Amino acid sequence: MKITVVGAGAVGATCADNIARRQLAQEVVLLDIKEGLSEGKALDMFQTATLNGFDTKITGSTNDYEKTKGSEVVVITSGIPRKPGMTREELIGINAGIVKGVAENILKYSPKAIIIIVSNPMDTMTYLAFKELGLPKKRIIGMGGILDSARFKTYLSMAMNVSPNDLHGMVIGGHGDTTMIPLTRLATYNGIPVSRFLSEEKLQQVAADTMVGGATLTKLIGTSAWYAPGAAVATLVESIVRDQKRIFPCSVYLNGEYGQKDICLGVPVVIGAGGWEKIISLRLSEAEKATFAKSADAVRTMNNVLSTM
Ligand SMILES: NC(=O)C1=CN([C@@H]2O[C@H](COP(=O)(O)OP(=O)(O)OC[C@H]3O[C@@H](n4cnc5c(N)ncnc54)[C@H](O)[C@@H]3O)[C@@H](O)[C@H]2O)C=CC1
Ligand SMILES: O=C([O-])CC(=O)C(=O)O
Repeated sequence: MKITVVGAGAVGATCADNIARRQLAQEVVLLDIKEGLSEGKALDMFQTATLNGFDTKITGSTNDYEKTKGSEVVVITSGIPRKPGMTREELIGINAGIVKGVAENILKYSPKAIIIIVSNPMDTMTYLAFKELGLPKKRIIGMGGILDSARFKTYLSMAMNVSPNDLHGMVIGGHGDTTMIPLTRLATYNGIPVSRFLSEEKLQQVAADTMVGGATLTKLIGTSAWYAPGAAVATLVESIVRDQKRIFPCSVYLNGEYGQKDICLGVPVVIGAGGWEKIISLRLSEAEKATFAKSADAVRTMNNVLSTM
């Protein structure tokens, strides 16, 4: 198993590190456009092999796609991150060109790869990759909902003062400050609805904190987050590599599901060796359906920007 991570910045390097520690591949290739960056980070990371107990080889590459040849999974994190006060959507002007160019190069050397898109605005970048590459839809997966759900469970655990590992909950819809939908109604504490433990007001606060989770970190750090994003990508990669058939909300191409067509948006999917294998249809309330439709409208507006570029 060979896995390529494009972009050796904060998210890409953390993702490669998590993949190596979990021994998900024989080789991880880290590629970046910046001279020496990926070689340096790959070597530094490989020097943790005897310390962290893995033997995955980590190779760096300055824009040499030959080294990525035959990758089975490719993660695209290349592009600029937002700064405090910005939205993810404002990154489209620069990141669309980067994602398009990278995805085309990847396809030349790894035509059978499952491609995971991380670069923001993620839902629109996933749509762009799907349209440009012409690959089967199940091999293009946008990562956002896993991270947002992890944040949702963290905020829930802080509000309830319980272990996040006993909490279940999902965030669907777009990966944007105003487009994500934390499904508070369906969240549980080991199967018991969290509404038994938190007031509606507290639950709404948890949902609001989750939605601006990325913006909160960007304000604190000065650039966007990487620990949870890198771990979230590795968890998605693990379900593919180990064919675990786990359910995660991911941005995938919808063709009528959830009442939407010709859009990539976050819905629960089964993740296995084939990529996203099946969309799980949730029984949403009328209010949740309306919020999902609104989220889709906002993402579609961003997608339409692509044709003006
Ligand atoms: N979907 C999600 O849940 C998340 C998405 N993101 C997004 O991921 C992206 C990366 O974030 P960071 O790693 O923090 O940024 P970063 O600036 O630390 O790293 C980005 C890297 O991409 C490289 N790069 C730029 N153009 C390239 C090209 N054409 N080919 C190869 N490499 C290229 C840069 O040299 C840089 O090293 C951003 O767009 C950010 O918004 C970040 C966190 C979560
Ligand atoms: O907030 C950002 O811009 C980066 C990101 O997508 C996240 O951390 O959720």
